[in-house]
Amino acid sequence: MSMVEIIISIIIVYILHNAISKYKKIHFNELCGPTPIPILGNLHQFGDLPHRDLTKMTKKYGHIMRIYMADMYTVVVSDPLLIREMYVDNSDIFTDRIKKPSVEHGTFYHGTVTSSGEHWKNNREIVGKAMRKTNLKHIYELLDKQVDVLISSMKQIESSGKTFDTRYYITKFTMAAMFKFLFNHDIPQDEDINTGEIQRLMGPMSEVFQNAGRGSLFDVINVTQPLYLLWLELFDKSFKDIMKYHREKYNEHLKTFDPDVERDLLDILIKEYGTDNDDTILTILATINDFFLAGVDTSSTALESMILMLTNYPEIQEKAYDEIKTTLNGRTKVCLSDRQSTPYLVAVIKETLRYKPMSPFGLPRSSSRDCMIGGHFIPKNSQILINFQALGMNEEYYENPEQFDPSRFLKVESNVAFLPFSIGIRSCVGQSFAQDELYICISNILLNFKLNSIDGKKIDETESYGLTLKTKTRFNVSLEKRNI
Ligand code: HEM
Repeated sequence: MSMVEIIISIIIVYILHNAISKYKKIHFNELCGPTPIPILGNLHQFGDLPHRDLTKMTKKYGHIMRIYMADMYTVVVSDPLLIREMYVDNSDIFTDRIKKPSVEHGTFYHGTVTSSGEHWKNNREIVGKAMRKTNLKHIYELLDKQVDVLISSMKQIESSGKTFDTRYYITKFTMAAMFKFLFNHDIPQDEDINTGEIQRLMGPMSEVFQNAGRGSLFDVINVTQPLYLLWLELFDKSFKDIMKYHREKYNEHLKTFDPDVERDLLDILIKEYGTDNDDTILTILATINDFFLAGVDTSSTALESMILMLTNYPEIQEKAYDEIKTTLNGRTKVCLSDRQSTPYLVAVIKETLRYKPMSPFGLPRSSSRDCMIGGHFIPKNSQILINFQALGMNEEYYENPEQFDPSRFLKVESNVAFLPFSIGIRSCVGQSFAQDELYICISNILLNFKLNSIDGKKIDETESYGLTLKTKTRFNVSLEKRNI
């Protein structure tokens, strides 16, 4: 046999083996899903907006289905009771993260977001405690200050007759809040986020986000995974730049570290983990990185979507404004304690999170052993994705889900399908930070300005696919000063 024949034979055997692994019946009650092809699995069936394609597929396969992302057996779920059954009732099986090169790369499963097992449990206890400890006063004060900076910039924009570049200023707001929370670092109001301190981190972070959002076929084909990891480790400069940045901050903190004074999350992590070996230092740096990756783009996407929806639905905006104005009764700033008196605004925030989910699939989990969920067999090492789009559009739980209608959240005490922060012991650790951030920011914007589209037309709501779902085109809005 010639070399060429040997190679062709190996390829044929590989393709056949790959096809058999996908077509063979794995269980009597296995999940239904679209027919896969060898190597690609179902990837060829998805267009630019895979979360929407999967939402359409629920009509055929239901709210729990199976797809193959190349070789990765993936369970896509959008039924809240099944999500609860997995993440709450069977949390011992569904708490770990998936293992693949793009997740391993850079931090080697250290920190909060990508870790599993004991490492995660220990880390989550530390960051959970830190969030609770700092939550009450510290977080509120830092958000309050950042809102002042944002509103002051908006006033300057309004009086100069310019329009408000939503993405620029909202990103600056959420980034500055995170810089303060993690590093006790104040970002000056006049800092240009395209050139200053924020850009040093945001530049490489955007690249990491873009690459992760696009995904790579090599990440989900079993035989290419080791090489892909090697490639990422050797050639991905962005992640190295991010970690270098965090390392600088860590070194600066060490010089002035006082265990009795907790200035920020980095201080708390240094105190809890110590500094004795490279592994703990990597855990600290990875945790800081996770908070930037999980806590900035999510909140800024949510705020951008709120500005978008309030501009496109002026009657909803007016109703929310009237409620704030009446509640404040002459005061000139909304505080977190006003939240209970502004149920309509809270409903607007919830409806935006339902109607325009921040992230298509949240953060993937994996199953640590074979199990049955809702009568369906789920094999060990499956990737688990919540399809937030399909969850928010699930007609069993939301009447007329295609309508943007905040009042739906006033009619019922709570809706079991409203899970933007996920559920169970591994749900979003920054949930109350995020809820405070969204409320305090959007309420004060509404109090100060009427938001109008710049040409009188509705702003295009189409999203582009990525780790978060921002609008395809950036948009500016025109600001009309309110009398307060
Ligand atoms: C609108 C804003 C936000 C949304 C919708 C959101 C949503 C989520 C979701 C769905 C998860 C995955 C949970 C799971 O695996 O089931 C998550 C995890 C996480 N979020 Fe958030 N998040 C937001 C803001 C934030 C903020 C502001 C922070 C930090 C202050 C944060 C920090 C984290 C971290 C560290 C994790 C990983 C938790 C773990 O693996 O244990 N998030 N978030």
